[in-house]
Amino acid sequence: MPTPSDYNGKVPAAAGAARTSYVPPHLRNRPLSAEAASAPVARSGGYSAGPRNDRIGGSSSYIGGGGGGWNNRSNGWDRGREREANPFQDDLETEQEFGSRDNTGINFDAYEDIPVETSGKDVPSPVSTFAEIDLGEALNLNIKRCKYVKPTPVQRYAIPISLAGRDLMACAQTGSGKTAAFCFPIISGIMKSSQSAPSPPSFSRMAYPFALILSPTRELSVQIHEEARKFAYQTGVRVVVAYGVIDCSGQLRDLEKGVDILVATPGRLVDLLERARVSLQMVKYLALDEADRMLDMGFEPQIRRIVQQMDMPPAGVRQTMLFSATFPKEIQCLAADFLSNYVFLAVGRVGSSTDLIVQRVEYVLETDKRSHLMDLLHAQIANGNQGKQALTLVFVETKKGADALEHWLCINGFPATSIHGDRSQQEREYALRSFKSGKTPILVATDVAARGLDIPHVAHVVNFDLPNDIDDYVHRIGRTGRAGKTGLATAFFNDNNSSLARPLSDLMLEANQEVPAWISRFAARSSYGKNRRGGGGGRFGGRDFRRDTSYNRGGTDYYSVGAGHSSNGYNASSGYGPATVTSAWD
Ligand SMILES: Nc1ncnc2c1ncn2[C@@H]1O[C@H](COP(=O)(O)OP(=O)(O)OP(=O)(O)O)[C@@H](O)[C@H]1O
Repeated sequence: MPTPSDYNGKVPAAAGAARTSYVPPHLRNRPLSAEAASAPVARSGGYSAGPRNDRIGGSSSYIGGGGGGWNNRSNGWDRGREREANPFQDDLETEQEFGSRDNTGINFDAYEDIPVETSGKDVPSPVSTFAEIDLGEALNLNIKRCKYVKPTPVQRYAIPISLAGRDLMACAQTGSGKTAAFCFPIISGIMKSSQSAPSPPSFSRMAYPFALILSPTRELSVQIHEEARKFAYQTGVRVVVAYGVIDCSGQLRDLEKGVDILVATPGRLVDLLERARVSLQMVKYLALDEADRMLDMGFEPQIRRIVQQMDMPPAGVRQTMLFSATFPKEIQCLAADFLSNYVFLAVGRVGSSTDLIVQRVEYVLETDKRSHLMDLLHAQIANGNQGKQALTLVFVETKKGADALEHWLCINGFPATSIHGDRSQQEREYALRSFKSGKTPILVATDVAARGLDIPHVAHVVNFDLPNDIDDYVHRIGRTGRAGKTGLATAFFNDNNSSLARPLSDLMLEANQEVPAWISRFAARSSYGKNRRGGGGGRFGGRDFRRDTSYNRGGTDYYSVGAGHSSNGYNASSGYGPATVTSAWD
């Protein structure tokens, strides 16, 4: 097995030969007969001479690239082999179900005055429009097809930083467009560099992705894959997903056809690496979505295995991007192992919720929860919010609890389905489809659905059982109030949740929510320091942990706050306890 040092500065020996089933992106617009004749030649500098260095300063000087550095890719990857399906088709169907999903009407002005902080050395400047960024014609066309008119704040900052080749740790609120923020630079980078990129060995059935995007759940990987396919449509960049256990042979066949961007869950990827079906030696871009979750106790060993113990180029050679809405200090500290000279970006306060979500907390005894939920659902119907146009997501603590509540709702006349780790892959996919389409407008879920899922028309999130960790609460309620739209989140609180009282009331105050007096009394009573944000007073910490004076690596100046960006609202972080592991996570 090749090691990163084998790879560094050198491409695989068989780089000159094209595989029978794999067509590298730079050859995909050429007639088939020309492909064999113009098989790629290894770059002298290996990956270190790739898009990362070439792009610094925003210039378009790409090795092997003529003119503005762009390959003229007017088509997708379907030359004579497999037709590239139109990934926008599903959107049309959803629009028919629910009416328009027009992103142009999105109230992104709601994000405009949000404080942004960057730290790190020589942070590239943000942009205001997509036109200011040299993403390439094909990608720009897809941005238009997605109806994205202007970049969201996290995109305004993160895209230029990533295009400049810098590693990035980015924290931005739920529903604020982080997926595109890491997908655009990856797709653009692959498009630009691929004219001179090596092709994988011809004799191998192994896949050699240029980019790896890891996420914690199957559903999120599927969603990122769907989004990335839209952004990459007809760019010549091929996106493949690997997750779960379902249809393993189908996924293997997809991999064998060639992959530029591999979206995967960690467990599935480890399996593919062990079976020698995937090699990471050509990975130039590594993105971890929900990065704090990926690096907490549950996933960290698998991530270390993938990133540090296989054949992936090391930090500094590859480009690494970490994204989440929450980034506890101890996880930031851990994440620094995977990064090199990185920029820290915080859009809004780290771990804060958006004030587009109206948050309500109600005191409800365990025994009263079901009838209380029923009251809420009846009220929604009375207010005309139920039905196809308004979906309700109900979070519970356990898989058994999810099954029981789903059953109870159904027998009481509320069309509900459920998603949790004990359901089969098919059942999970079916439940999600049924919920998204409005067929069953109530979804009962464990934390498996807490992060990342972008389901339009979720109007109400109910925390039937509150989580133990405030960060999980932030992600859960973030399933509504996305992309500038408003949403409602209701939490059932009782004495069992007293340790959450303080961080919850702090979070609600941060988001300009009305905090009931009784929860403030709970907060005053509960002991400090129990939760990540439990200690240190009213405003919980949230910023680049390198700015903490206790962090010292030989006196290096690791940060400087980005000039011209607001730095208000950040205080010294303190009081983070150990990360808690959520139950029922798959
Ligand atoms: N520039 C844009 N203009 C309009 N809509 C956008 C833009 N960027 C993203 N969106 C839309 O915003 C929604 C939320 O984006 P996304 O799922 O990437 O959010 P996120 O920040 O990753 O959320 P989470 O933290 O929950 O994972 C998506 O429906 C996406 O299509």
